[in-house]
Amino acid sequence: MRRQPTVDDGKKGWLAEAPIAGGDVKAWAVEEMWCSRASSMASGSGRRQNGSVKKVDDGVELSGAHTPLRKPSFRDMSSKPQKIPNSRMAYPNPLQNNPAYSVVKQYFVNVDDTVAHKVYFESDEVHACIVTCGGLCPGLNTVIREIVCGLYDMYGVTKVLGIDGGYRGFYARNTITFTPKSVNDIHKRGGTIIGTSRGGHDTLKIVDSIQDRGINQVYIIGGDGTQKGASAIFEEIQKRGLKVSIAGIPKTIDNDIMVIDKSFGFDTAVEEAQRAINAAHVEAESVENGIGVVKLMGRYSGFIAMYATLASRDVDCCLIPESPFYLEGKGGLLEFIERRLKENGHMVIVVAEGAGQDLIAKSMQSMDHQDASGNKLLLDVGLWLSQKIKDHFSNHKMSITLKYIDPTYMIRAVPSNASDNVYCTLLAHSAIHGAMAGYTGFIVGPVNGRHAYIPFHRITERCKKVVITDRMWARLLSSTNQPSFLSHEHVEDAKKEDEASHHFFLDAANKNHDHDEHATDDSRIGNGAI
Ligand SMILES: Nc1ncnc2c1ncn2[C@@H]1O[C@H](COP(=O)(O)OP(=O)(O)O)[C@@H](O)[C@H]1O
Ligand SMILES: O=P(O)(O)OC[C@H]1O[C@](O)(COP(=O)(O)O)[C@@H](O)[C@@H]1O
Ligand SMILES: [Mg+2]
Repeated sequence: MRRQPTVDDGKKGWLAEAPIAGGDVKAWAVEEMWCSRASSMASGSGRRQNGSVKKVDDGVELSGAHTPLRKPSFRDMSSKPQKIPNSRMAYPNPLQNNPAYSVVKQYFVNVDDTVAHKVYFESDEVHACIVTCGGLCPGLNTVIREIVCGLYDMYGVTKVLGIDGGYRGFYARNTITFTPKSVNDIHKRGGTIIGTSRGGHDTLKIVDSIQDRGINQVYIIGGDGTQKGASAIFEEIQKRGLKVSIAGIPKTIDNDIMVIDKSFGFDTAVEEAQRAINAAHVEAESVENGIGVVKLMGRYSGFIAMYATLASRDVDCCLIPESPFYLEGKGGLLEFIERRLKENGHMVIVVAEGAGQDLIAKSMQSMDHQDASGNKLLLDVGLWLSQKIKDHFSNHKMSITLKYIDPTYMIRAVPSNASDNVYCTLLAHSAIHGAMAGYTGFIVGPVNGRHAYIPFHRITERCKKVVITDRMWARLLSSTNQPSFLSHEHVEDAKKEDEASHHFFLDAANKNHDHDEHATDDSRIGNGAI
């Protein structure tokens, strides 16, 4: 049996990058070609900016010349894609006849690296379903649309179902039949046309439903919780020996999913947040001692608040969950507000919803409550902070006008912007090509700019956080001139946390590498069944 080319043949990495054309790992470069083609189409330019597609990539060049490499490179992550057991790529790949995948000379892609000749599923036998779980996020409908249209248009698949209302929809709700026509306009709407939910994950019932309905491709769109659920479904599918591909598309408005560069909807959220910050600024600067407080989403990770602050330049102080702060005394927030009002006559504070939860819990002696998925329910930091500021200035007989704006659900409910739409399309296509090729148990996403297939456990083990000892947060501090609030111990802890996160990947990579050393050729990728 011919050994299937492994990622080690071209570059070390996980899964070779998403084989856009479906199938052979040699097709990894084509995803890059398609990325650049899609984005150049979106920008109106006819060709790639960076010249040729490189065969070996450690991801370094994409992290910027002076930025230390924080993210694990492909070299750090030697893990293997899974394939449906005993899979044989037996069927001709319909993409071979698709003009979008013909080789265009200007992209410098070798013909051998383009469309795989065979795929795992025959178009007629595919019965796909799509489910969305967890909180809303701009772009959900775009991903749904592109999965449906991609399956129809690229692979000639005509059986695609929507599962109504999240995981519990598999066993407790109806399904919706999708066609390209029925999803044609949905990307212009916020939310998800198939609904979503928290809780209700019952692995056995879900897999029973998949089996009973004869579904063989499951596209699961959701955040960290959803992907843990997807992983459990995948395990059960393996246990039952079903020939079903489970593909995850990571969703999180908070951008807190590990490993991938950025989650869809995040750009849109940062953009939409500008409207609220602008309003807070207008209100604040129109009155004497005006203070605008804007709450943004970010349960454990303050990415939206950080990027929205950096983008706006009207923000005087940004508070995020990763960076503890305090109110009273020297170097505290209240002292800073007083100083800023004296200097400028107004100020704007952006606060991520997960910031200061320990302070609020202490002052309110609140109980821990959880949502249906087991996520901690947060106390309203915006309301709490606004009241604390009002009380402070009233005690100090200083008159202020404070306006509190909570745009969180308005931001989450908008349709995705143009760049997120293109990104959602790439994610959807990547998922489709992976599933058609017989990969399973993976999520899709760009890692250092290259679209990759990532095993579930890689992204569910940790949550991505703002690194407060890193440059981006330093840039924010220098743009707002806010106090850092941090003690020496805080900084040391943050450094340790960052190191731990970095080592997490290296350790995992070493373990996988040892394992690979002993692996047989057949077990390397997809059981070597080509
Ligand atoms: N550890 C887990 N194992 C299995 N299913 C889970 C797990 N955590 C969450 N889920 C399920 O995933 C879905 C969404 O999870 P949730 O945490 O609400 O949102 P998100 O996926 O956006 O993080 C819910 O249906 C929930 O029951
Ligand atoms: O009110 P809900 O639906 O629980 O949503 C609130 C949560 O949803 C989020 O927007 C996203 O969380 P998930 O990614 O876990 O869905 C959080 O920022 C926020 O805390
Ligand atoms: Mg979550």
